[in-house]
Amino acid sequence: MGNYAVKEKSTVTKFPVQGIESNSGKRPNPGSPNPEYKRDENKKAMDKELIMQAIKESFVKLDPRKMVKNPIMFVVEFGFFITLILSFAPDLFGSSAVEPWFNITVSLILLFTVLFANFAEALAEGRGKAQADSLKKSKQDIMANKLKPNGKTENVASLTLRKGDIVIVSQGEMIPGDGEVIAGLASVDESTITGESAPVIKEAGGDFNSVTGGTKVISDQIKVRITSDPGESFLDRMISLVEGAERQKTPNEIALNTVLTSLTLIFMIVVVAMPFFTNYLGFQLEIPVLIALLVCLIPTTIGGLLSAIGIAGMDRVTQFNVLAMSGKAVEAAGDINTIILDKTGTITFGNRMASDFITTGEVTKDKLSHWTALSSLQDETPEGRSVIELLNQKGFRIDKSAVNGGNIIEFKAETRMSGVDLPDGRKVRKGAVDAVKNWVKSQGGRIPEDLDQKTEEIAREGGTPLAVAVDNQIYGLIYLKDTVKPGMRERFDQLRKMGIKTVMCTGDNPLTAATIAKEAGVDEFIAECKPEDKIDVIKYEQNQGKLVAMTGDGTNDAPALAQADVGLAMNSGTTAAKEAANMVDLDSNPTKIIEVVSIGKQLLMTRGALTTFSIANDVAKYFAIIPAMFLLAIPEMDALNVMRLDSPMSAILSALIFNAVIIPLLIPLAMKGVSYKPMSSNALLKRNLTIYGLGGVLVPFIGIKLIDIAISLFI
Ligand SMILES: Nc1ncnc2c1ncn2[C@@H]1O[C@H](COP(=O)(O)OP(=O)(O)OP(=O)(O)O)[C@@H](O)[C@H]1O
Ligand SMILES: [K+]
Ligand SMILES: [Mg+2]
Repeated sequence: MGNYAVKEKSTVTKFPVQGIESNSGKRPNPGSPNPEYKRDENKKAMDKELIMQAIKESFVKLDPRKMVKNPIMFVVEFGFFITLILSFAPDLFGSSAVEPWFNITVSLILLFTVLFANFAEALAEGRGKAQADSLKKSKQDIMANKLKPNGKTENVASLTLRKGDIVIVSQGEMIPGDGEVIAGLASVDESTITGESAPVIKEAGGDFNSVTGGTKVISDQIKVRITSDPGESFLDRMISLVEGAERQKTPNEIALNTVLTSLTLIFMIVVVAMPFFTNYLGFQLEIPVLIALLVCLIPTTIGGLLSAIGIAGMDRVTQFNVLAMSGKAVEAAGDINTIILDKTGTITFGNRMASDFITTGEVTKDKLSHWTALSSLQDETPEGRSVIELLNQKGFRIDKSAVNGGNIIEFKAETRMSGVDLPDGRKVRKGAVDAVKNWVKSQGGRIPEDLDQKTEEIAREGGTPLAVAVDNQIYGLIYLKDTVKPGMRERFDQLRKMGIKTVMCTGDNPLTAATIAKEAGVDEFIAECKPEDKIDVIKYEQNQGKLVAMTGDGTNDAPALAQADVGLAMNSGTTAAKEAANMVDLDSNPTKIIEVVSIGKQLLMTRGALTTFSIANDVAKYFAIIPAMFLLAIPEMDALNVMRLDSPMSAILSALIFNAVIIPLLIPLAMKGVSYKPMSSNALLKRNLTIYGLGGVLVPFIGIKLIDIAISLFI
């Protein structure tokens, strides 16, 4: 396994891309305009319902037992209670000079501050709940035909099925649980899960045998071995994921929360200590004013929006038809340094088709065709089938009986060969050229002199050469053609701008790999890579302190998917792969990892940007509130009123009102995420500090001044 850097300039023959359908997700990209008017209508109705529900929830969440989970907002709620009491008993904590209307106003603003924060969280949770409800509907009362030991079937409720049970599912029936097809083949409608109405083929053996409970068989019949116990199915997991029932704060979120809570504690100590100093200096501070000061100082903006940002980030991934098993996985995606991609099917279309047969040495075309046919008659891979198709096209008469009684050698990524052992003892193989060469050499065979040159010609064009051999003789080559998906170069350019390295791992030979790597523009590639080599690549990168993402679908990808910091499994893949990964792409589009990374980055950036904004906001609030506080006690110190606010009372209320309304104003940003352009993290940091740091300082000056002008009209 070598590590080849891709050279910049290349002399690659590019294949024209002819009308091949991309297998990218059929859903619109997040944020892209929705062309369907009717769906927009529905969406509006749903949004209205979501908002009503969220308003209701905001009040439910006022329960102090729930509020404690958010210490910052809990402090605000506590402030609300105190000022509320003071509204009716102004002298409860000693004589007070402020009027009751001021206390009532402060307590109302504080109440709204908490409600706004609750609303943000409830709104973010709402979308997932709506989706969970529709998923739950597809779960109800499925009946299953369970196979009994005596060979008969009995009709049981799907809820009674356990791991290892075997069920028969026929045309028109729902698959009662997650499982693996152990016999038969069927087309399955998975739209309940994937939203994609085109049926998919599920068959026993191989990488397409996993089925999901709640999906529907639309033709034929399959025998399924159940792989999950009640309550632990994919659909169950999906429901609790989108519902947020299992939502746990991520390490990043916990860390930020700790910082914000500590900050709150420090401000509390400062504010509580203040009266002692001022008493000593001979003047008195009012309790509601101190509470107002405290609430303005503590980071309520980010405290109110933090969980909404996290939930919305997860939700964006879900809207994109990717199931993330945890918020941690989404965040990790945002910090990824290296992405491991495979070539076939990810960077190229993957419909590698035989396009030519090339003889080597003295072999005749017919001889090569004969052995090629034998090597592929029982090879059910797309490559194998395309070989037979090409032979048919070329008019070669295939004698199917020649392999009767033979022993099929299935293609394996480990051996990189497939073929048949004939009853007469002869062994027929086709496969990666180096693998076949080694195999032939190990039997004392000779390598034709023109083999390497002919192999190179194919590889230089980006094709995959397969050698065909019988026992100790090589007969020639099969030329498999594949095409790089359009737009790959732009995608890799974007990733490079984000500072992310792409590594293509392929089982193909170094020359083909180099050609495709250059054409697609990946940073590095590893050729002749066996599945277990991928783990080594991941570990190597991780040992250098990098976070690594990879995609995969096969059982042999499972260990690497588990090792990667972000493992994205294809829904079409095996159960093992899906269980090992921390994300599943329901559209089974491996290039989606790139979008997942963008969403993760956006989540981290949004959190950072709003934290910066929230803390920068404080500057303006100091200038409004602190002078006002002293002015209340010592009216002669008018020079303190730098913002030229109308009155001390109005200054305090303006700062508090700004502090409250900024939360709902920022909800759209928290939900949608800050706009994200691919660039280096340094450039990003600078950009965000300018926008959200500087903006965070300036905006409240303007906002508070405007609110003050409005208030001065009333008092
Ligand atoms: N049906 C087949 N019979 C024999 N050899 C095959 C067959 N399919 C592929 N090969 C050979 O085995 C190699 C490895 O195949 P494998 O599918 O593991 O990786 P790959 O598709 O080339 O790379 P990637 O990891 O990018 O998908 C191929 O490059 C090819 O040379
Ligand atoms: K605040
Ligand atoms: Mg492959």
